[in-house]
Amino acid sequence: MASTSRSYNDAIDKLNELQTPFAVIQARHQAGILPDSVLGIAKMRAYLTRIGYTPADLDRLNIIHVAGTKGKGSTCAFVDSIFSQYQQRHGGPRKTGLFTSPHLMAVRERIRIDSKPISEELFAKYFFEVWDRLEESREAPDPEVPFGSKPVYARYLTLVSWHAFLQEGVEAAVYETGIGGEYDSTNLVSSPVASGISTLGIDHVAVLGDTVEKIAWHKAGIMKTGSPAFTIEQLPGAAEVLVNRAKEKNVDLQALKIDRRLEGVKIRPNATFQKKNATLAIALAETALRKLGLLKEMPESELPREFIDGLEKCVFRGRCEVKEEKKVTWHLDGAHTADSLKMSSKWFASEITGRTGPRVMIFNQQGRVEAVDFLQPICNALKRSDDDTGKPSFDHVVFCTNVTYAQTGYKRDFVNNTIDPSEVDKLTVQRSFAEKWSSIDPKAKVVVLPTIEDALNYARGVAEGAPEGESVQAYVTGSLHLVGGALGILEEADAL
Ligand SMILES: Nc1ncnc2c1ncn2[C@@H]1O[C@H](COP(=O)(O)OP(=O)(O)OP(=O)(O)O)[C@@H](O)[C@H]1O
Ligand SMILES: [Mg+2]
Ligand SMILES: [Mg+2]
Repeated sequence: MASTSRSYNDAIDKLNELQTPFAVIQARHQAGILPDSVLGIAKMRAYLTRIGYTPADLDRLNIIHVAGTKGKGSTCAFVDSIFSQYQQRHGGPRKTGLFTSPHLMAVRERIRIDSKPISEELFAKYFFEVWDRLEESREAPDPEVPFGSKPVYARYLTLVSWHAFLQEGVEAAVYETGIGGEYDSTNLVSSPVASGISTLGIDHVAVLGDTVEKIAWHKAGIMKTGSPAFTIEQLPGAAEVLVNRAKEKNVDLQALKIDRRLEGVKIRPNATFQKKNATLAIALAETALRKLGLLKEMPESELPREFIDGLEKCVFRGRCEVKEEKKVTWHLDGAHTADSLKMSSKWFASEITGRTGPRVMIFNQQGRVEAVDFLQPICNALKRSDDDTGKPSFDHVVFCTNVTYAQTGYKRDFVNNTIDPSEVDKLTVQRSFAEKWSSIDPKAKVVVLPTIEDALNYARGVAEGAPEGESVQAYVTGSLHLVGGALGILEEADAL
């Protein structure tokens, strides 16, 4: 039955119903059932047919496809920003699309047109058009995909993005994979303009495997015969898998060293990992712009002005972001894997060198018990220098949930049915983080609070008590949902 009320909020409510509930995930896990793999791609193809497109239609979008454990979103944002410079100066690409995940404040941030989140109105329109087509279509009969059925959350959004971009006449689109590559919902694209594989590491082990080699196999699945592929320096085991899979597919894979032309280009943060992301983005953007006839010569000695401005002006919210408030300097970074948290905490440590105010960390990582092991490296990165020995790494450490507001709970765009609600209520994971922190940094004041809003208020409270002229150095990390919620509250924004 077609639904009647069709606002943006209605779309988000419907979308949230497409999340796999925690109880189902748990039952599957206990039965040893792995998430959709090959079958998942076949199902996506059926859904694509039912919404009225063939994989060949996707080629009209001139897709740059990016996989990787870390740096996917940043790489995609750089490419998009370079495109935007060409668009402003040369009128092309005519329209650009950017599909990323997860979102910070609003689901619609995942689908950007000309770098801006798609409007609520357009999101709702395309969301429900996809919905109706899936309800009504009798194409692509498949016993695994009953007529009228819908794919899960991230897969559904992929369909909405394709529909939106094709309807809006997007000429160049950048796609970030959700999980993995080979079986990711975005992997229906058969002739990308280029594929890019960013830094590989360990994450999503339940789906992708527990070694970097197994993970590399999945990510390499986005390389396509006939399309060039690029990667950056990787761990040897991962690099080998990429090279072998490229050979199998007869793909020209280039492993890029950090681009020397980046010297003097002010990318943020000025860190090796970000230079790798930028290097990858340069190669991907170059390939696309050449294909579109917008770039003829690419000097070897320096980057074109458009590339430099694109890289320097790129804004990727919630990653290594600093916000000054009267008595609090907020450092927000959505890192949420072991490796990226190491990078992130070093970044925070370097940002606050020489600053004296109280240090406050606000951390969460919902539903991942293994995250307790991420805490020690953060604590190490913030160890005091010799003159300050005896002081804790952080004066205050707050563990909170990802629930946005103290009074009204989750913002609709953050409702998460895939985690155990009772764990959130009981603050189970936060309590175990707190216990761990107290053992590794015994002088820190450790607190557990129920919402993001409470955590921010706590840091502001510490600032109130700080001596004249000192401001709190606050570090918000561990989860992009936490960082997004925090930014939304700090800016009273609805989308970023
Ligand atoms: N190349 C990299 N290597 C290691 N860490 C990185 C790299 N790029 C970014 N990071 C860290 O990871 C965080 C997330 O970056 P980004 O959003 O680009 O990654 P992603 O691959 O899109 O991650 P997600 O799994 O959340 O979609 C950044 O804030 C930064 O701390
Ligand atoms: Mg990820
Ligand atoms: Mg991402």
